[in-house]
Amino acid sequence: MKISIIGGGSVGLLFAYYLHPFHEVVLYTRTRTQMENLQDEGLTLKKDNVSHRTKIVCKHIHDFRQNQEELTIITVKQYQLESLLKTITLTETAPILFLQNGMGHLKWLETLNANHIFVGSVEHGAYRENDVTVHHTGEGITRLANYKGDKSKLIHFIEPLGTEFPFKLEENYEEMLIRKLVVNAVINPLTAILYVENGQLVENPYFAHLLNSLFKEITGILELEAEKTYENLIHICKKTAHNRSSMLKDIEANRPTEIDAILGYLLEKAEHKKIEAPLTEAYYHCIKGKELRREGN
Ligand SMILES: NC(=O)C1=CN([C@@H]2O[C@H](COP(=O)(O)OP(=O)(O)OC[C@H]3O[C@@H](n4cnc5c(N)ncnc54)[C@H](OP(=O)(O)O)[C@@H]3O)[C@@H](O)[C@H]2O)C=CC1
Ligand SMILES: CC(C)(CO)C(=O)C(=O)O
Repeated sequence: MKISIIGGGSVGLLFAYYLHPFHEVVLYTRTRTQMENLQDEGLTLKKDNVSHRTKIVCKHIHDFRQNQEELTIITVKQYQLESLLKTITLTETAPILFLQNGMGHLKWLETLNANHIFVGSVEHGAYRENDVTVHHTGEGITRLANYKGDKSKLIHFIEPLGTEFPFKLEENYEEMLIRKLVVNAVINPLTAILYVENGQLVENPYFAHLLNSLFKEITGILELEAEKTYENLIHICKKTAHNRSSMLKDIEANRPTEIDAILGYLLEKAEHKKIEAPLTEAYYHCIKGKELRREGN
């Protein structure tokens, strides 16, 4: 299949590396410098202290045309979607897959003039060292689900892939995104405020107390069955024990975070349902305050 990947960040580079042996992949970058560096030096993936280098096809985002693409994968951050969607022209019939964390992007999907829209939940850990190097820090799975349109396009995408970089089709996109939302809503803000790795949220009894109380409030807002959701949260904390969450990394690197798509989304839900959410509100403001400090205010 002809696949476009938009965004040469951690997830974009990771997906370009693993998909290009099986599909005709073109990676679209925001800057011409990154495009030229990738064209000159190739793409390096680092995993378990071993480096693997490969050649990939790379273009600048201004040259993006969706006419012939059989799948366009969007890997920009949630808060970068609005400006991206204003600058590119989408073709009504061309399928498009969104891989953002949180659920804030769903409001953009509703406005798109596209017949086939898919969403994904990435359970890998990845971080970009520089323009041409990505670290695969946590092996996981990518779950995909149909938001609207013809699901067979997703099946054709997955079919030729090997087992090294697994995908799973899920029936219900909302359930899939909510499961990941709960994980990100608890782990990301707490680790970013406390400056700890994910595992500390279960290993340190005081931090575990914060995890439990925030989890309880969030499952109340989302009206979820707590037991299974809790098991999944604890499992991910333990499995990614030595990860620094993406929100912690964003705060450390003075970048904006995806707090609006995560706790911001939950606050809107709580307000709509007239549910009190004091912890969600407090942690939301802690992160917004840290973001403001980044801007030098
Ligand atoms: N990293 C991870 O381990 C995981 C990430 N995710 C989710 O995946 C999404 C992407 O995350 P991640 O890859 O880490 O983020 P990054 O910030 O590393 O990557 C985003 C990329 O999008 C590029 N970009 C932004 N705007 C445009 C544009 N208009 N045109 C082309 N490219 C553009 C950025 O370019 P530039 O660098 O030039 O600014 C950057 O390379 C997020 O929603 C995140 O929550 C989910 C699970 C795990
Ligand atoms: C699963 C988790 C919490 C791993 O760190 C993640 O998705 C993130 O950091 O955004």
